Amino acid sequence: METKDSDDDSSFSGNFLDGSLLSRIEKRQGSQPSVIVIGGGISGIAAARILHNASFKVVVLESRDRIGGRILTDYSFGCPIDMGASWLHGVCNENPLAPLIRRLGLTLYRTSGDNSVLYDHDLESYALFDVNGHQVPQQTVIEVGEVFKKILKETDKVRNEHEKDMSVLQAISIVLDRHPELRQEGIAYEVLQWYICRMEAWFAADADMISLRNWDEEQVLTGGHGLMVQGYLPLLEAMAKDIDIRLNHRVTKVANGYNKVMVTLENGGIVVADAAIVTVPLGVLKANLIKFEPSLPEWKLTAISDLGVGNENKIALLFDEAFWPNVELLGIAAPTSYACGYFLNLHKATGNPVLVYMAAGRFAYDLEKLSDEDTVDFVMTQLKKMFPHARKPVKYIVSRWGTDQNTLGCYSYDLVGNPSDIYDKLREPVGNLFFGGEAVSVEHQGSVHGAYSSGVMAAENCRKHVMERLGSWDRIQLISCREEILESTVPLQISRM
Ligand SMILES: Cc1cc2nc3c(=O)[nH]c(=O)nc-3n(C[C@H](O)[C@H](O)[C@H](O)COP(=O)(O)OP(=O)(O)OC[C@H]3O[C@@H](n4cnc5c(N)ncnc54)[C@H](O)[C@@H]3O)c2cc1C
Repeated sequence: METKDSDDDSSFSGNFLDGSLLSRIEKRQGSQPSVIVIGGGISGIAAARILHNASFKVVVLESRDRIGGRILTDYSFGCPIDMGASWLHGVCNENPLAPLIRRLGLTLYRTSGDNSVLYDHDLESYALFDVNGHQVPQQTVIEVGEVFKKILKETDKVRNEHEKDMSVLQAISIVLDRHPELRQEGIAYEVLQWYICRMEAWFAADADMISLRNWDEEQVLTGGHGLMVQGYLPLLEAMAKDIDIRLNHRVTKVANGYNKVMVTLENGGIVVADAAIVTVPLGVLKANLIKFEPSLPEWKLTAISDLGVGNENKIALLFDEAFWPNVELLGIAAPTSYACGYFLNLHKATGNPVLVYMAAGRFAYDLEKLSDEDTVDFVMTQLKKMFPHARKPVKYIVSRWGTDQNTLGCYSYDLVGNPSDIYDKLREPVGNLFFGGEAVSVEHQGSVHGAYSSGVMAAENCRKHVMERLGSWDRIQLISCREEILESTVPLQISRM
């Protein structure tokens, strides 16, 4: 791999293996295959790990001053707070991240044993309030939760009757016309809106944007949903060990030649390698923040433009002590799903007096128009509806995933009318370019483990492609990544079974 970096023109050789083995290999094999990984989120780091362990020269180019991308564990409260991903969806051994989580001894706090995409919290762990601060009887919360399940079941029939896709909201309205007995009134209506708000949070998009055909097609792993008590970052750091990661290296151009890829950086530097793996978020690709030469083929551009990117923001509040009930979610039911809201109570899971307000879809974008102070004022107004004597937060953190130029959205989801092969097209290599990232995951888009698997797959495909071209290197497989970093016999540590 050749580099010409404006602030650092060191070569990559020697970074991936040390000692005599490297020189023996180099003598026998000549130059090593090289790969550039664009993006230092979990997908890029997983890809780099595989290639590093297969003795490739690999460099990760990351635009931010940190690794992790949409994994962002903040320590400014004196305890880990995940402002991006925080749940492991699928607390089971089949989860590809489970072996590493076990080996690192990271603890999970299971918020739900349900495998459905909608119930990452058990119904009985909510405390819901109306906009006037009256607590909704738990029986109503549970009953309306059951009604919502029935409505969604009925939308399945609507889907089977209509060839053309429609939004989940449209289908719900058809179901309610057909089954007036499922309609809710008064506070029960508002609780129903709250369930729709929670569904919107899963997709990070409003119900009128979510595809009826695809919304429940995701293969959810078993074992329910668990919060990473120590945060997600330790996982990333373990994977990133010894990988050559260049922070503050924003890629602006990718030239895909006959047998090389040339990547141009914002700082004027150039990096050349045998192949590249692009793992930047779909939002970044949609906004054309990276120029591809030649242009990506039309089918790829169409897939990039057709897949949806949602938005979700978190506002974390640290208090001097917990003054709220010991439940997992504190919610506000309101006449529209847009006006509903909820707080994740981290005190229950971690013991730290922290509430995290979560906003999704259009509402998340609207919140980003406010200053941090105004956002916190708004969130405190919501909290005071439930607890009029709520204290002032000691510290706060506000995320802005929708306008952050390194992300431009939080994760992908199926828009109405998305063709089913859209993910295959997003994943499909173009010449020496391979594509990873959550949006190209085969079965688990929008998740950390999906992003991880997509990086592994991109790296394996890239490795085969480069080796076919370079020939004899395929005999040198020093370490299998899975054996080295992921295998472990320690059980998962789960609290709240
Ligand atoms: C608020 C929020 C909550 C979430 N909650 C969960 C959850 O609870 N559980 C779960 O499983 N998933 C969750 N997710 C989704 C999960 O975080 C992502 O699916 C996953 O982290 C994506 O990893 P990635 O490597 O594909 O992308 P990223 O982590 O975004 O990595 C891509 C990297 O590319 C970098 N980059 C961008 N542009 C350039 C450029 N021009 N040059 C170089 N580098 C560039 C970025 O800085 C970034 O580091 C959540 C996401 C968000 C935002």
